[in-house]
Amino acid sequence: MNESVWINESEDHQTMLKHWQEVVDVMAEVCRAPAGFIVQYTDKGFMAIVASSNVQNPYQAGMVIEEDVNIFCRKVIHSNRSLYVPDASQDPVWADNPEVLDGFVSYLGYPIFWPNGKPFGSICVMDYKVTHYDSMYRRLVTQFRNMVEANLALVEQNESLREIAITDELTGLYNRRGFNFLAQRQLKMATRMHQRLGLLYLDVDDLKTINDNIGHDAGDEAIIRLAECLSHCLRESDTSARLGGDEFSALVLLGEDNTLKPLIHRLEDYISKQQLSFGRQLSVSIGGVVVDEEGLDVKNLVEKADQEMYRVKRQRKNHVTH
Ligand SMILES: Nc1nc2c(ncn2[C@@H]2O[C@H](COP(=O)(O)OP(=O)(O)OP(=O)(O)O)[C@@H](O)[C@H]2O)c(=O)[nH]1
Repeated sequence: MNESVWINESEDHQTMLKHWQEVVDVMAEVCRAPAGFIVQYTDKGFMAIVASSNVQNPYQAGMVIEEDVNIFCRKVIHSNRSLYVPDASQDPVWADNPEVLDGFVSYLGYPIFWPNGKPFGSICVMDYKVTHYDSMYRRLVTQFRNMVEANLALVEQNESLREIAITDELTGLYNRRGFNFLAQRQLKMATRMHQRLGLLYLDVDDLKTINDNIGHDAGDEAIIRLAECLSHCLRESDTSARLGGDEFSALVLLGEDNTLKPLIHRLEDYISKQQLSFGRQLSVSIGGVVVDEEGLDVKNLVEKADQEMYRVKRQRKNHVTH
């Protein structure tokens, strides 16, 4: 979970935000408060992620307040502690608080934390009149806070499960499932932006021999090293993956000349310098196809690049044996 991103920016969280809206509306109603909020804090400041929908609430969801503005929630988030101000007019500390200048007098708020303990933001109610909340109100807001934190834990869990589902454990690159999904998305975007792409297919040479003669760990080392070569030679915006076994693919943005040749040469050159710990040199066959207007299906492109790789491999093996 990227803690510097506003949580309402992701489509994935819309159901949870609807639930939070209910929570904030009920909380404001039970506390008979004209305004209730869930606020998120990032390096961009404070955002009212959810604002209670009562008509007396002057602040709307989505509003961002800068870091140095003396709002009540700032105090809660920076001190990591709850705050109850029954009557702000009695404390000069709040004299420049824009909420007080807008007529608010009372505030009750609790900090909300991410599962890793870092501050997420706060949950609060505000009133135009002096309040006398007893312990029941505080318990109620605390329970709502706990519920929001439980939701955040689920969000994190879902995101890490999704990450695991699309990642190859051995190399840390995308797996086939991740590649099919992300490369298809990249293809669509490139068409819209009139960018030219190419797809590479790479296969380690003689991995079976390495496994059989030196051992499975040696084979793993060759696979990991090829993944490192891809990460080194490709741009961050390119999508590379281990499709399975010793087979890799990458969808890459083409240079001005619209060919894959310079990249394939760069990769071959870099790979040929990779000495493996068991005294062998890494050897990889690479095939590539340039994406044309019709070739917008990832599986189809992978198949074509695989055939091209196979042709290259045969040529290399013939070259070695003759
Ligand atoms: N060490 C290791 N081996 C794997 C892994 N996944 C698949 N393999 C092995 O990699 C080998 C791939 O063999 P092939 O692609 O058929 O052939 P090759 O020996 O690489 O020969 P060429 O591709 O013709 O150069 C098989 O023996 C698989 O069992 C893995 O994660 N680790």
